[in-house]
Amino acid sequence: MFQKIPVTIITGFLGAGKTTLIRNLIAHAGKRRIALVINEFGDVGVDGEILKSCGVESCREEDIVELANGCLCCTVADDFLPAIEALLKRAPELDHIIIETSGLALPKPLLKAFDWPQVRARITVDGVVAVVDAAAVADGRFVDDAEAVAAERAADPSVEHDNPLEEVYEDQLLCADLVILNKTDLLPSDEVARVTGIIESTNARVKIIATSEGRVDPDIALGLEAGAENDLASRPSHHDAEEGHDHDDFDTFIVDVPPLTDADLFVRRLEEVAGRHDVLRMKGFLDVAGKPMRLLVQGVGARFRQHYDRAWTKDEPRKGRLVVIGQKGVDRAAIQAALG
Ligand SMILES: Nc1nc2c(ncn2[C@@H]2O[C@H](COP(=O)(O)OP(=O)(O)OP(=O)(O)O)[C@@H](O)[C@H]2O)c(=O)[nH]1
Repeated sequence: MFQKIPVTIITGFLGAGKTTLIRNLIAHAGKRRIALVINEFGDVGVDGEILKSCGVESCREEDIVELANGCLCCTVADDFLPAIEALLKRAPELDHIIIETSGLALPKPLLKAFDWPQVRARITVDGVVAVVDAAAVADGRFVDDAEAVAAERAADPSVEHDNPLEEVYEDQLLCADLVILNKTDLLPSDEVARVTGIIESTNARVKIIATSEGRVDPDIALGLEAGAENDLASRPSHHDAEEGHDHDDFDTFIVDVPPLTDADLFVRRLEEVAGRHDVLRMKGFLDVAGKPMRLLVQGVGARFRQHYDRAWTKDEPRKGRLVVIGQKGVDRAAIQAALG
């Protein structure tokens, strides 16, 4: 019988660990041939680079599609459907497709695309997997300020939240079949239990797996058999009444960073700047003077990690560039002045 190709949609807020999870899944995928569709903000393309460098047999470089422009959920018809159709034509023998959405994307508009006749004949959504940063939830990153909501609601009764992060995060959770509660290494175990309870209070039907570094068995994460495209009604969204959504709540920009003489000192400055300006996400590649390799730097809030990922190639300029994402109004000029 003709088998539909299963698709897994990986959602989750900025920096929750989506790329880390996917790296793990493809590394342990065995004989499955997997294609990846990756969508991220900014044109620095960090996720694509990380995933292409895996070099595992189950995921070939030609089966990785990068959709760099903005937000997948807003460009479903223009970018996403043609990309999926091209992928199916090029590699009809695929066993699985994994889609990594950007951290600000709402999964439901994307899920809806799988209900379109030309797509649903060929593929089925095995499941929507939401990756959650356990430490960010424990810190109250996605919680409304009750007083602020009450004040706003007095002026406008339709107001639901005062925290734009919460809307995105909740939409992602409410659409999920499985939550990967990641970064549990950063919390004591009683905190992990508390965070699990917080997630259940948003979505009581979802299965939750607590882990760190995205370590999850691919047989579980890629074998949910949810047929999610047939089950849109049980996945409520704050944006159900709208056609897509805007990103007015967030600002994204790129900082060009001159060559560095002391990389550790610069990362300490990044931590300080991210904390002071409440930056949500920073990532990119840096040029460290005298080093043949480029430095891959990743920040989630004020927590940073960095490593030299590969040598600069002859045909690429040694240019330090960082994508910065913050809430609307983040002080771009001050951040640029501090880092540029
Ligand atoms: N401490 C800790 N850090 C983690 C864990 N998982 C991922 N990270 C780090 O968190 C940062 C972000 O991880 P990514 O996998 O790039 O997150 P993402 O969700 O793909 O990020 P965006 O695509 O930018 O939204 C990286 O520096 C990871 O190494 C974890 O379990 N514990």
